[in-house]
Amino acid sequence: MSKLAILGASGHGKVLADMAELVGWRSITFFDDAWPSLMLNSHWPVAGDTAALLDKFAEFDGVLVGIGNNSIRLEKQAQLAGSGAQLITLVHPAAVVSRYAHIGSGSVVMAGAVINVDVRLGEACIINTNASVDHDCVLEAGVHISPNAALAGGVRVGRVAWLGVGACVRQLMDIGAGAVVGAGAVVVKPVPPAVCVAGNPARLLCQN
Ligand SMILES: CC(=O)SCCNC(=O)CCNC(=O)[C@H](O)C(C)(C)COP(=O)(O)OP(=O)(O)OC[C@H]1O[C@@H](n2cnc3c(N)ncnc32)[C@H](O)[C@@H]1OP(=O)(O)O
Repeated sequence: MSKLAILGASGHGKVLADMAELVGWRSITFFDDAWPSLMLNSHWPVAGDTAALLDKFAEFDGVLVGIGNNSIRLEKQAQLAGSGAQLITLVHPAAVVSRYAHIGSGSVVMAGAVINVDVRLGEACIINTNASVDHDCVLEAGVHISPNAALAGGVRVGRVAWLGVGACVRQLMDIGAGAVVGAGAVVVKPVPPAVCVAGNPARLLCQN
């Protein structure tokens, strides 16, 4: 593990850079479409935009997309993977991940998160700080589980769905593709695709 490139010089991106150093990556370089106005992300340099990374990914030992927006992250990851970039996964040393869990390429698991036995994470997922994903959950590509959110066993989460900070989900629920579950929501019924729900119990807030 030597040189890592991260696309997306955001707050999320710098959390990934910090984690990457902890697990042994020696050099971190950001790429972001705000370059050249943006030349630095906290402690790490920004060296170019998406086009520059597509040109230079072979100079890196690994590539990760550090963009919080689920659809954009997935789209950028597909573009990089399609060009042959080496997408990695990143797991914080203080996360607990079952040896029987599957973590898709480009997915990241932050400090304090727990991924239990027989969980399947698709590609480009974010399991954020202290989130827990219990046994047999299946998360499709581009899902974000925000800090302190909790999924009970056997929950299925559709592509690019977003669960807000502190949300919790009863066992065996389905969360539809593109759905948003608001901060602190308590999900006790299935959530259809492309809606936003919030509250305890979670109710429809808006249609995306
Ligand atoms: C490391 C990180 O930072 S990871 C990022 C973590 N971030 C999050 O978890 C944020 C999750 N986002 C939310 O919870 C948002 O509030 C959303 C997506 C549910 C709704 O956002 P918006 O569509 O912008 O809604 P908006 O803020 O305009 O609120 C609309 C109404 O819903 C209510 N509402 C908004 N969010 C919630 C919520 N989580 N629970 C209950 N009610 C809510 C508001 O009070 C408001 O009610 P009012 O019309 O009676 O005043």
